[in-house]
Amino acid sequence: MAAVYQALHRRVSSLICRLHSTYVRKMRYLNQLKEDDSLCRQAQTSGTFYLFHNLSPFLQKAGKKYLVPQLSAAEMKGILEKFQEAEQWIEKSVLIGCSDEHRPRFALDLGALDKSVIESELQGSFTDLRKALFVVDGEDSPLLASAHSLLQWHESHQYCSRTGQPTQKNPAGSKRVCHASGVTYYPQMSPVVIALVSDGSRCLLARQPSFPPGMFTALSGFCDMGENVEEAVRREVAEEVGLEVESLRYSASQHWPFPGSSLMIACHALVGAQRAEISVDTLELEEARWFGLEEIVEGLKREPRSSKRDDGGCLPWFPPKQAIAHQLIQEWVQQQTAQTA
Ligand SMILES: NC(=O)C1=CN([C@@H]2O[C@H](COP(=O)(O)OP(=O)(O)OC[C@H]3O[C@@H](n4cnc5c(N)ncnc54)[C@H](O)[C@@H]3O)[C@@H](O)[C@H]2O)C=CC1
Ligand SMILES: [Mg+2]
Repeated sequence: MAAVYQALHRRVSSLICRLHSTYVRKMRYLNQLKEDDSLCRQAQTSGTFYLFHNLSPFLQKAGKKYLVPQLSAAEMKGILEKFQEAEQWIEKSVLIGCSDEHRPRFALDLGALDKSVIESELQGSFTDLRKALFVVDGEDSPLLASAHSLLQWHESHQYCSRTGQPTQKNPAGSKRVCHASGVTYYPQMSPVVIALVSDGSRCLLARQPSFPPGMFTALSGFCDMGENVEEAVRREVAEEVGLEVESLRYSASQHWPFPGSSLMIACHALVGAQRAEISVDTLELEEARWFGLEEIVEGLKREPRSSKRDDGGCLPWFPPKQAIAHQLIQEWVQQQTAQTA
């Protein structure tokens, strides 16, 4: 028995080791591409490309599914030749990852070219990011989101804020340099806290006037300069609904491409059941209220389309699984269900 266990243990360890080494090798290769410009230029000739047009990703429809095609360098050349454009377009691409076999992946925005020519040539369409993220496969949406954010950052950092001179990107797109001042700019994200507030038996969800009708989500807010996550959660909850957080627990984080590029830091926050009276900041929120377990479970089953009531109003529904708010709500349901079981 011990021998069987040992053999099994050896197999599992060697499998884990192999998995680790693939991952570690991949991360080191990507870092090399960011640091070594000539290696990255070479990689552009063997890599694959995700296309964007004015920050809208290119998708192809296959039956009911939406695919995110990766074009080879040769296919890219073919497309660019249609416009009699030189291959210098490839230089505008940014590195967004690589396959396990070290085939680099780039994203490229062809915003200056006629979109309908590319769409008919490649039989697909450039689709608004908000729609694209929710129709593509699970593993493609984070890739599209980060590619979009990186391309957007480059677009808005064309000039040095000190000298006003143009900045140059490195081939990987991991930085931009102003040669006049020597300043290096790196892509930035804004930290945002998102907190699912609970009083032990209910959770608090809110809506902003700009949300689609019926949609409620957890409270969120940008971190102020110098604030840590705990301080930002306590402040946002106090500002938006007038409650004092007693304790909080980190759950997970997510990159979020709207409105710019945010790092969403998701937490569960507890307030005292005796001090749970909400006073809503109506400048930011249209409504905030407590939801019981049953109402949350029903809301999770609902889709925007099925939320319409006969009187023209809407029943509550919650963000889809791609949003970290969904994960927080699901975790809260699991915790409540375990408590009441
Ligand atoms: N992935 C998810 O599940 C969710 C994501 N979110 C995202 O969280 C973000 C922040 O949520 P809000 O409640 O709107 O934030 P908020 O409560 O901080 O209010 C937004 C206001 O903060 C100010 N602000 C401060 N720093 C800013 C910055 N770096 N960029 C833009 N505005 C800044 C602006 O005046 C803005 O109008 C939203 O952009 C939203 O897309 C929100 C809920 C769920
Ligand atoms: Mg907010």
